[in-house]
Amino acid sequence: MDEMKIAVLGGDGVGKSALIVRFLTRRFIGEYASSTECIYRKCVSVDGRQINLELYDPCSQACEGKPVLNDQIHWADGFILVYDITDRSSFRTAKAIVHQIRELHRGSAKRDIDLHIFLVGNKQDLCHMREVQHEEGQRLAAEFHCQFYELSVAEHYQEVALIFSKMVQNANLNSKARERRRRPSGSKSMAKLINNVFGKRRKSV
Ligand SMILES: Nc1nc2c(ncn2[C@@H]2O[C@H](COP(=O)(O)OP(=O)(O)OP(=O)(O)O)[C@@H](O)[C@H]2O)c(=O)[nH]1
Repeated sequence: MDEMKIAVLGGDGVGKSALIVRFLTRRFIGEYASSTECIYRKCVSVDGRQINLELYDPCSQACEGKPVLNDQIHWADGFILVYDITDRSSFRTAKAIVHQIRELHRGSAKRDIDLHIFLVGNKQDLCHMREVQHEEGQRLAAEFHCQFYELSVAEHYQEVALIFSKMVQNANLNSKARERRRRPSGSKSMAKLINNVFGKRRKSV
């Protein structure tokens, strides 16, 4: 795998842009323009392999040519679904999106193992205003077979970086496993070849 496309999705104002910008620049910037959608690119090295990441940050405001969620879902190899722990409606939105992702991928070429979905509860620094309990996030993630993280993009750079590197690592491991499944090992294919040649010859003698 040389490239991976990650869509960062979720309700309005949950911190999608903040998460991406934090990962790319290590900085937390208070306000972000949300009237345009963006694809950011970054090259990362994972287990000695160079991977081109494309990170999709949707525009939440009504903007011209705004792609529908289905298009975003088909485009991406991995999803980071963000909700705001101080906003229950954003949790419901995340749940609806993860449900839609699973539905759209049911029976599609991308099998479950190839689908990477991380659920992220953001704004942990505002836990005095918490509306969504940590356990609720865990339960939702378990229900939809996602990985779960709760963090504050504002305060936790390391956790933000970990999320992206985990996702790329998982994808890398899966693609290696797929390659192994596709390509039989050298000794097996050699044995098959010898068997074909000598086995047939023995029969004809
Ligand atoms: N306290 C706190 N505020 C945060 C955190 N992350 C983001 N924010 C704030 O939440 C607001 C929305 O952040 P954005 O990154 O624009 O969120 P978004 O999901 O991209 O927003 P839209 O594109 O408008 O849907 C901004 O005021 C951010 O400063 C966090 O971890 N803690």
